[in-house]
Amino acid sequence: MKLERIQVQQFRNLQDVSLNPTAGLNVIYGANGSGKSSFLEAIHYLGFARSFRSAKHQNVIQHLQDSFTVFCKAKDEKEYEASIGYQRFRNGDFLARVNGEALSRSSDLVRLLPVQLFTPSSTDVIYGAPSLRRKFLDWGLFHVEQSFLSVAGRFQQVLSQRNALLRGGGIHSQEATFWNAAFADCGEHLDRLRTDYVEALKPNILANLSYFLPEFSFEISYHSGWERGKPLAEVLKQNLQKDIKFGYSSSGPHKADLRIKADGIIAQEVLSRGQVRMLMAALLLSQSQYLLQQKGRSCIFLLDDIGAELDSGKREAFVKALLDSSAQIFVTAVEKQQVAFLEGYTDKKMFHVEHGQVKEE
Ligand SMILES: Nc1ncnc2c1ncn2[C@@H]1O[C@H](COP(=O)(O)OP(=O)(O)OP(=O)(O)O)[C@@H](O)[C@H]1O
Repeated sequence: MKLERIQVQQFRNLQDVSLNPTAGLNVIYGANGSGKSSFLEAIHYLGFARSFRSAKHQNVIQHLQDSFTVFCKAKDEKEYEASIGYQRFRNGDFLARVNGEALSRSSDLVRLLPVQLFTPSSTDVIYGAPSLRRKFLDWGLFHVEQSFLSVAGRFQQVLSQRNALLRGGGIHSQEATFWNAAFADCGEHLDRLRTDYVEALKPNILANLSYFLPEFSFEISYHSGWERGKPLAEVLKQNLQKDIKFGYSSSGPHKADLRIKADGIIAQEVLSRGQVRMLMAALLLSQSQYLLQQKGRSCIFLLDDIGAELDSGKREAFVKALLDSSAQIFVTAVEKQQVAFLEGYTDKKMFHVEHGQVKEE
């Protein structure tokens, strides 16, 4: 999908902004506090139905207003056109429309626009808890594997039920048999989807890493969240008393992790901060390439503060690789000089942001 028109209203300091981006590279530049990140955040709402900076929707609604609206016209690779509108109200309600038709679930909106985000805090995926790496994988799976949403949703339900029973003072043996079987069934299914996805993604990740960080040799492995090689049903049975004691399910795909080693050592322990950023860039790029290979769909990339911790050679390598993967890019910079490395690109538009107003140059 490529955005051909974007309109943002009453979103942080953006009162009413409209622009027609190019299908390639869009540079949004302006002083601190002018509204650059807010503009990316508005696009992020179309791809995730939430902000990347605030857990509360109310915080992004312009002061004294009751709602914000983000609207776009987008066209996909098969020339399918979509007018997508998203409005969020202070009381928590939302309205999402595609070509005039109301959507009841945010996931229907999210499926339409594969948006990826790269900011200085993207490296949390590497430094942070396994749940962030699972989220990273699940984003890609959601977009390439139709069944993922229902399998993951079912697993989440069964996990909550089983945990509630464990917390409630134990499970009777009949209940345990029932919930262990349900848990093992959808847990193994989710695990298969993730394992296959990582295997399929690996060649892209390793190729991107050998381009971005040729000085290291990387290994990628997916850990299922329970003892390798054992059926999940057996592990659940074996751990039941422990699970009852602690009141939660200690094994399963909710404990899975993606591990990355550089020269045989856990990556975050050996790479510099800039190198970790490039590792993250390689991971995101790989998902973009894989989506294009599998579904013929291109991503929209939001690059907020690309300059942080990356030298110009690395920044250029990343942007070039993204454009090669047919991504539409929105990159922010405080000053034009920060994106001087993009001078040679022809399919490019520059937008200047000042006090919440955006003007094309
Ligand atoms: N709900 C809101 N209503 C109105 N203005 C807001 C709201 N929330 C934040 N702002 C203001 O919006 C402005 C734009 O912030 P934004 O983070 O987009 O700036 P930026 O151009 O990305 O800055 P920087 O270069 O410092 O990262 C800020 O001045 C901020 O105080």
